[in-house]
Amino acid sequence: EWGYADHNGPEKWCENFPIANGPRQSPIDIQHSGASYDESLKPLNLQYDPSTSLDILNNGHSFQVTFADDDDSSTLTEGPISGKYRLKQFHFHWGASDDKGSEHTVDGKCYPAELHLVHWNTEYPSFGEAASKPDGLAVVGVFLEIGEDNPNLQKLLDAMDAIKCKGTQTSFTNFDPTVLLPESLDYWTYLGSLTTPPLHESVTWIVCKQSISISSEQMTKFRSLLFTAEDEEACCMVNNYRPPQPLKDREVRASFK
Ligand SMILES: Nc1nnc(SCC(=O)Nc2ccc(S(N)(=O)=O)cc2)s1
Ligand SMILES: [Zn+2]
Repeated sequence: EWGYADHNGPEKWCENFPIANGPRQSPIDIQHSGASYDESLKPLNLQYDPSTSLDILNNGHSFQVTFADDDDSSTLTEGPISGKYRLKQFHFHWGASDDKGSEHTVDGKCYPAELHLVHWNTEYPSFGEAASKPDGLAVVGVFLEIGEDNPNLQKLLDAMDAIKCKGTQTSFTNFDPTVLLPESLDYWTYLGSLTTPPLHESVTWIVCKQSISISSEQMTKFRSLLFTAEDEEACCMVNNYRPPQPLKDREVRASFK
């Protein structure tokens, strides 16, 4: 089973998922100078209904909060996309220390963590159907930077004791992911992929320029989660990030000057 260790990590994924070396893989290094301002890009329109949050789960790769997606209660519209995309889940990637952990980098700079809000195109009947289509998914990425304690993360942190091991989950209701967004929704956008297997090239990436804060103590709580199940030798859930992939024949557009 794929993971982030030497024997099953990002350098090995191409053995079972040859698309790993495809033309539109993610993440990438976003170079300020390489991005072109596109005045036709609209502001992001994120409308989330907290009553759609269902539970929080340790899936052995990250922890994720899953949302009810059987109606248009929590959606992403506008921005670089056409049509309407429904929020399915959000999750994070982070490092073993504060000097790494994000998947996207900006002019080579790594952040200690990165939030991904995963949405699927309602043109398709389900997430599973959309996940393999070139315009099937839209993921909003938000960088986390070490700073003040972020009170908006506290509900997530308090739930972590209940999802320490792979395969554990607990109810997580009435959570509004809007509180995790930065004040400015300026963004970069490019066509890419899932950053974990199956690495489908189905993602319109929308990466926010502005980060949100997390304290070192709060980061330590993320690092207390385990990749492993209760009956396995404990392995801390850290460094669950894929490094930047070749840009190849792609452009990165900026919604801001
Ligand atoms: N038919 C299918 N159902 N589910 C899948 S893959 C499940 C899934 O949500 N994968 C996923 C992997 C990576 C990302 S990420 N890190 O946001 O690019 C988001 C989502 S394919
Ligand atoms: Zn992710």
